[in-house]
Amino acid sequence: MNDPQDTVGPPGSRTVALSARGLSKEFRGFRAVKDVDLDVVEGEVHALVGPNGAGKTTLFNLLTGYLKPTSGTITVHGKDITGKEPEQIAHEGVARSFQITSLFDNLTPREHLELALQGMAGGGMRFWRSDSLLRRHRGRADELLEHVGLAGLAERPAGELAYGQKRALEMALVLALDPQVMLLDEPTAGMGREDVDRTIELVRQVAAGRTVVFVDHNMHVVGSLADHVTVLMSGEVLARGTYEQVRNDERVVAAYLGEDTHA
Ligand SMILES: Nc1ncnc2c1ncn2[C@@H]1O[C@H](COP(=O)(O)OP(=O)(O)OP(=O)(O)O)[C@@H](O)[C@H]1O
Repeated sequence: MNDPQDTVGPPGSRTVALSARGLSKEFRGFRAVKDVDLDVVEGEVHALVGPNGAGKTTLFNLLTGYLKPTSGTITVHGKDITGKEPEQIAHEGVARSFQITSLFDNLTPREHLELALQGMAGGGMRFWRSDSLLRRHRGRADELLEHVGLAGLAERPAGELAYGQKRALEMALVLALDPQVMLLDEPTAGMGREDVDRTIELVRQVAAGRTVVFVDHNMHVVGSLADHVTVLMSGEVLARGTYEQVRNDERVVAAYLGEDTHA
């Protein structure tokens, strides 16, 4: 948990949790991310938005070590993490949501969490299961399931969960890492309105005492959650500010013309 004394600081000051300077990524000569500067303030919810192909996923992968930048630097609480592996970045307190594709259909939500918690406790993820080792984590696993609304489905194979429930399990798996900075990749993608609203509420809850960065195409979600928004276009920062500021920015409106933003 963040100490409010640390996060607030003197009036006017801002503690930056995650920062990028001059960040670029080239794929065989094509610059998907171009000279991006980004400051995510400790304790805030920060949205990365932009039309299809704007570079959001690439930036997300750079920030979490899944891609190495062509140039530029990334810091976490002032510490340079440029070029580090995802596990090392997670060790610095930055973790991203897993994709549904990383869930095991035949394992239950509780087993997923027990394995993740066991991995955190040391020894890494194991491919064999020691029931006694895993049972040590049952209490915390069940708390996390309760937190994301899956308590009643703890023993159901993940393959039988509905889409929104799988996304909730992803969220619980990131929470298991107890990151200071949590990156969520399109947390409401593909959801109906009811699941979207439930997810907004869940992100609000998990954001208490943490810094959250998320990518989402749904402007209702962005407007409901984000303290600050960075708009990307063709790999560059087009605009930044509060949701109200960027949604009224002419360049942003022009960039989104013709896009379905589910507003
Ligand atoms: N591995 C890769 N090799 C070559 N080009 C890539 C690679 N990954 C992404 N790109 C290109 O980089 C650009 C940015 O892609 P990226 O997926 O980061 O955009 P995005 O904003 O996340 O888009 P979307 O909203 O559609 O997910 C696109 O033109 C894409 O085709």
